[in-house]
Amino acid sequence: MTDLWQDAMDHAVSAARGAGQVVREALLEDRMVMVKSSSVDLVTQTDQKVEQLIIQSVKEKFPTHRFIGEESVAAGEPCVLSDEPTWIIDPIDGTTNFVHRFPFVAVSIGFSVNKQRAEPAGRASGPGQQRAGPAGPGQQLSRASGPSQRAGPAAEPLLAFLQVEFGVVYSCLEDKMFTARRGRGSFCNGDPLQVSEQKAIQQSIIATEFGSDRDPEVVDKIFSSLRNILCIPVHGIRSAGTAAINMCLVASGCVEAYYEIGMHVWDLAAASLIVSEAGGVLMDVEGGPFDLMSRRVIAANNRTIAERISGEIQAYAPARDDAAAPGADP
Ligand SMILES: O=P([O-])([O-])O[C@@H]1[C@@H](O)[C@H](O)[C@@H](O)[C@H](O)[C@@H]1O
Ligand SMILES: [Mg+2]
Ligand SMILES: [Mg+2]
Repeated sequence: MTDLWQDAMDHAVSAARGAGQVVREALLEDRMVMVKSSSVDLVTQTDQKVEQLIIQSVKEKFPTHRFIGEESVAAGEPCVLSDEPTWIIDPIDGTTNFVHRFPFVAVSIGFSVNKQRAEPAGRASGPGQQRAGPAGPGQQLSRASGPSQRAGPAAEPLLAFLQVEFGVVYSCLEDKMFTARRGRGSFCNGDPLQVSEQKAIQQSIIATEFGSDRDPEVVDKIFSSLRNILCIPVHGIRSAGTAAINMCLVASGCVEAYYEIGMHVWDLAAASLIVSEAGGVLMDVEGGPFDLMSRRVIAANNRTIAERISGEIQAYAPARDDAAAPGADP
């Protein structure tokens, strides 16, 4: 079968690498910091420049494709997923880190197409397949098909209808290129990724973020969730300062789960596929199906851990990313 989107994915990898170089160079210079929704929601000229560089390079090669870019949306562009090929871009995930030179910063590029025809993620394409690589014997994976020989006969379905065809997250200061193609596995610098096999949350590390909402009621809920999870007890809590890198840590098996309320589709799109293709699960914070536009996520190594976390979270619902879009999904 013709591989329609490999060209686009190759372009995304090369655009992310180029963007990472711009980010690294910018770290050596003074950074002028501006604010968006609040005094702790930061943006720099580098965020804007990098997003434009990526969008321009894609437009030259794929003139009909659409975009959801963090800084374009901030400037008033719509945030809509449709059947059309759509590039979902976070030019700098971890802008606060970038501003402070805290050394975790990522460029995130997801690519969505055929929204209406998206299959339930987790559907196994054939019986009896086992993934080669770091997964141990009997490790059940969420998707099957493609050269990576994924998933067993009883592959656990993901709690999501993923709409992402490929995802690229470039952790620019670590020089780690995380990639995933739908149905074909996840990789870091070409090596296959596999989520942790840990089943006990008491022996897990959980990643989360504090976001940029400083409403005391929201902060109370964040701390209440954190307290509940810490007191399970878990081995530890971590924050990389970027949603995309937190999720790549789940995909890499370094942390068992990541949860957050308040991030956006551009933080999640690419990394959600990287997690699911590494055998992980995605879930809404209240245990329902993951929704890219809902600004809520649990990304975990397995459903048991995801469900346990969802039971401890004090949930709330920020305005959806597609709330303002005419004809947006309810
Ligand atoms: O603004 P930005 O640096 O691209 O992205 C940020 C994240 O990755 C951060 O981890 C999260 O807590 C924030 O909600 C925000 O979305
Ligand atoms: Mg971001
Ligand atoms: Mg950003």
